[in-house]
Amino acid sequence: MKRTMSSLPKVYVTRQIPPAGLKILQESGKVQYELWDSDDVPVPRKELLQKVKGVDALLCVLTEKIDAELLDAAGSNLKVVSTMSVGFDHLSLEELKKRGIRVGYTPEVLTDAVAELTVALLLATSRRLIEATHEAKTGGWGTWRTLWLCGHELANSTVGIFGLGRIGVAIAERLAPFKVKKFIYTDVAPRPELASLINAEYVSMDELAKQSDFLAACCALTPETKEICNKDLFSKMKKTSIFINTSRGGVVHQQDLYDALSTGEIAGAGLDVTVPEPLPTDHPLFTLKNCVILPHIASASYSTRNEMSSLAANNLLLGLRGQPMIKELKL
Ligand SMILES: O=C(O)[C@H](O)CO
Repeated sequence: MKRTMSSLPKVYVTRQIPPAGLKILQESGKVQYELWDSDDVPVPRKELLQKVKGVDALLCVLTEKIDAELLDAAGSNLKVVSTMSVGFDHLSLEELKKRGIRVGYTPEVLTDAVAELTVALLLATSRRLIEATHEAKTGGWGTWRTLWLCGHELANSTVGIFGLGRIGVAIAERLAPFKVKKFIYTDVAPRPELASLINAEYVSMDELAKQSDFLAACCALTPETKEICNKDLFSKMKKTSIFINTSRGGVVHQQDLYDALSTGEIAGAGLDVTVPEPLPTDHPLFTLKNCVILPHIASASYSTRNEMSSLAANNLLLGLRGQPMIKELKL
């Protein structure tokens, strides 16, 4: 039986996502969708709570909190939530599970982009690139000086990865040609298959802090990792070490990081993620020369964002058809 447009499953898309994903939804002919038609402003919560009423599926991004309130507002038709992100800390998994709602997400397609940006951020921080361009532009560039704008180099260094997954491996693979001496990592348990790809040694959190010249947080934000990068960790790090975070701002205790950076307990930090986002422009972290802050752009390449958008759309369509998604969270 041919279905009329109005009998097709209803989808709400919470953002103007990259065109590849919208094309998939459109051309499927299997759904009718409504879209919050802006990429610059997230859909206001009140509007979102209205728009989700009665929908069969939701395609969201990481700025939308998918919690009990929202799921109640959506009602019992909602069968699928597909997020255009690898991170899922904005989703209340327990509430979704309770309601039997299936969840799609977008791992792997962004691994290369995130790893690439992490390396860029690490180098920008350790070799003080932002300070350097500022000095060059604003008259600070006097004569060539012997110790001016010196930083820390990767050659012969120990790189520590906190939370070894696909992204941590991809970062280490990119850093290895810089003549890193040793990779170490910590996680809830050793991950020998992944570690063997980059010849990384499993160490305790304490050892990770003590040995790392560069420490990259690559873990998911969970109740266990919330603010785990705090004064306890920073106080054990070397004064010369660089801390990098491209995972979630919530894994860092920001006041402790500010204290560690401003007192010289560690040499520098590069952050692609903060709490909140956007970080207010008058936040103390912005006053520090040794802190490089990016506006959550690790996966922001045209090709990756389109792949994420396509994967989110395909996950949603498969979920609605009752088929296995390409990337589905096991709840
Ligand atoms: O979770 C994610 O997907 C990233 O933080 C944004 O791409």
